[in-house]
Amino acid sequence: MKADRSFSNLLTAASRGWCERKGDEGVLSLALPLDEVDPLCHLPLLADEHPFQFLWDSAPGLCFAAAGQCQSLDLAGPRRFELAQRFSDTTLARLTDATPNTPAQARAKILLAFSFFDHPAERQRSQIHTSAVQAVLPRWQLSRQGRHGWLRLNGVITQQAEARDLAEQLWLMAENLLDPNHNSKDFWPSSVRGTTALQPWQECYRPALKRGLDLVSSGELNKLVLAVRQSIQLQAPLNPLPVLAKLRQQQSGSCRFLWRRTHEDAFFGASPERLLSLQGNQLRTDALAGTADRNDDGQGLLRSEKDRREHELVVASITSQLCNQGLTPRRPRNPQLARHGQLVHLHTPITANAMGHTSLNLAKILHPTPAVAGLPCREAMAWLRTLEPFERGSYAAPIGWIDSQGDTELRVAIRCGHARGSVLDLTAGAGLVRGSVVERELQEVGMKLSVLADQLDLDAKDHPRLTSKRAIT
Ligand SMILES: C=C(O[C@@H]1C=C(C(=O)O)C=C[C@H]1O)C(=O)O
Repeated sequence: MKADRSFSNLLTAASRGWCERKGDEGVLSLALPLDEVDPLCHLPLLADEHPFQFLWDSAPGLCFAAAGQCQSLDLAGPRRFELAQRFSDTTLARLTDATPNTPAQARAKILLAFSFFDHPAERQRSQIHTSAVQAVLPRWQLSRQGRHGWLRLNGVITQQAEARDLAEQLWLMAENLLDPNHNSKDFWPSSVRGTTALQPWQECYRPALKRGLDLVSSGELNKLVLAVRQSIQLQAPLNPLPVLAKLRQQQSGSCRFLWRRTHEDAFFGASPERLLSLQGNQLRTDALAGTADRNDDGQGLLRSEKDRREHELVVASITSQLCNQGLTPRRPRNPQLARHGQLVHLHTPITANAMGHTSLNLAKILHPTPAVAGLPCREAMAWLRTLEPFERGSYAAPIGWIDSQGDTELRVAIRCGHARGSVLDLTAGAGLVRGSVVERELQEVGMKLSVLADQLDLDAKDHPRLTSKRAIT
């Protein structure tokens, strides 16, 4: 091991942490530099008793993997943002970081996954695990940014010997990760075989789209983002990591994410959309709405009156929500183009001074944006319950983390899939405004479903994109 990693320094830090611990059952947190890692490839080696796994891959920015649970929260209800913020604050306040001078990438983090609605629909309650928020302080954290990497271990300690034990576990894990014989990628299957789509998604989507269009044409709603689900039967339970590795190449500007609750239950995707970033008091959020495929060089999209109007609805709604909280948001006058694989979107970055608001208070204000729900929000949400015959679950909900300084990253979980055993549910939606055309929305949603479906070895007839050949403009 390199000189800057020293076991005796680690032991000294652990015993100092023991002396400085907060409370009888405090959490001790220890970190080691580990430049040689790629958290995406090494995640399988971070094995812990608890099956939980998390990945946040915005490489070439931060790539971060986590495994196991040291502390966690799982609840439903309308106060979920507030309670998750409280959990995060108290958990991080009880944590003694015995190696505190690490860079931001290596800070202890609370990981967060919300569901779209604050309660699952009545019809779904008994069928699948649905919580309105899950928050986790993981046991293991492995991060990389630029050329530098860090490994961190969080553990509850009640006796001095446990502090030493934690230091030993961290050291052994670092050696394990550096062992050249442990290249976890060797064990990844080269392709992911899918079989039949359980039901052609277009059949139930078309009538819902027509109803949605009636609502926006009559002026009852200004915008409605209707989603569809395609369920795919796989030949074997899905390992999401090879899919995420492919997405790293094909969706390089997106943030790839994974929330694996158990071995059988993995939610993952490649999100192009930031719900919020908070660094110190600097807030940034994205308005992303208006879509074309890569046949459009973007100029058609920039000229499209319908897309510009749809986009402006989202920008205006986000900025007015922030103004209502006393913030002063700044935005460029015109949208930019954001390319994500086969798709191009209209994009407006919005910034503000957060004026001391907590990140989850801001998330509560911003979620759901009209880019994934509609306008007016309350009415649109009620129509989504009526017109979408499935539970959105975590689709289009906030996912991300808060670190020990309060810095936060939350993405909108779109371009995603939820694997439960060998069934993979893909979900995608399209925004309807006055002037939308059903066939184009079908095409757009097919493209969005394809972000993940393209990574699977699907039979051609089941491929979401091969349903309509026309380009979307
Ligand atoms: C709803 C989705 O995407 C959202 C809707 C968009 C649109 O309607 O143009 C564009 C980007 C996203 O904000 C999705 O991918 O499922």
